[in-house]
Amino acid sequence: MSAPEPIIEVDGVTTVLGGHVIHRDLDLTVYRGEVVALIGGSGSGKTTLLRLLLGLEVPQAGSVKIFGHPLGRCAARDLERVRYRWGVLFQNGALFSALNVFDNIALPLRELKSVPPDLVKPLVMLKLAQVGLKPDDAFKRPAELSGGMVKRVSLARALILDPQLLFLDEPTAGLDPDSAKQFVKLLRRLREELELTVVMVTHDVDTLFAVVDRVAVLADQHIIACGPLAEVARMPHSFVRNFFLGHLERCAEEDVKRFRLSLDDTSDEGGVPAVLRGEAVS
Ligand SMILES: Nc1ncnc2c1ncn2[C@@H]1O[C@H](COP(=O)(O)OP(=O)(O)OP(=O)(O)O)[C@@H](O)[C@H]1O
Repeated sequence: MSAPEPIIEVDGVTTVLGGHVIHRDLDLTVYRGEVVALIGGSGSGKTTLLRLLLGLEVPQAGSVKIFGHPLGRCAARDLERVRYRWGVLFQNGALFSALNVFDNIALPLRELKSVPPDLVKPLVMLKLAQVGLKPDDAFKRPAELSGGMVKRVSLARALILDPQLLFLDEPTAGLDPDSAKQFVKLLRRLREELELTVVMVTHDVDTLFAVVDRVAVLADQHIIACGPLAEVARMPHSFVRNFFLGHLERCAEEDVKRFRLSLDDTSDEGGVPAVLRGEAVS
């Protein structure tokens, strides 16, 4: 078997914001095809780490490489090219309220001018179906959408350029439990179909159980552990103990597998229309 390919390599990073050290000597590697969750207490520096991975912050020391390109040290054109290989789902969706769903999803395509104008419509409608929305939803404004629909539209926009890497900031925050469950099931399916590598910040234990391969714990200014749920959940660190309080029995590998199977057994994501399968994508 060939060695796993690193997609994200964070090496010895120190980040200082407003005179405060947020990260010190932080390392993290994410391999192709993995779903890695970043957990940590409030103010531990998760969002800042996400911003480093997106090239929106520059570390004071250390390096961040995505797809082998060192952010901050590659030419602007190279950085642009790397950026189009990832998609981002922001916590609040970050949809433009003046644009309808169609135009929100089409925005990256139109900005990049990477496809002929007559292909924009079929591609947008394909992504809309992929995230379980109906064709009619394309003409709604963000204000007319439920929280779950906003997440789906934002996900469609994040996927419109067919990225290999997806960043999710609190993907289920603000959703009711049922919508959160349906959204996580959608992520599970898309991750398989599109062979995505995913990094997500989450506080939601059920999301970890449903979809995550490894959990990275950010505490004391660095990643104190990154491993399978069953392993990380048993760490003696106070943040980890509190995070998994009441959930520890569910963390055994067999129980996680059973939980995932039970999700697969239930109907598709909230009765949404059948979606186009992987072979129609790309
Ligand atoms: N631009 C900035 N200037 C100064 N300090 C900042 C800046 N951005 C964030 N911080 C500080 O950095 C620390 C980490 O913030 P960050 O938002 O990354 O934490 P977080 O783990 O995402 O927190 P939460 O879970 O509450 O969203 C906090 O103490 C915050 O106040």
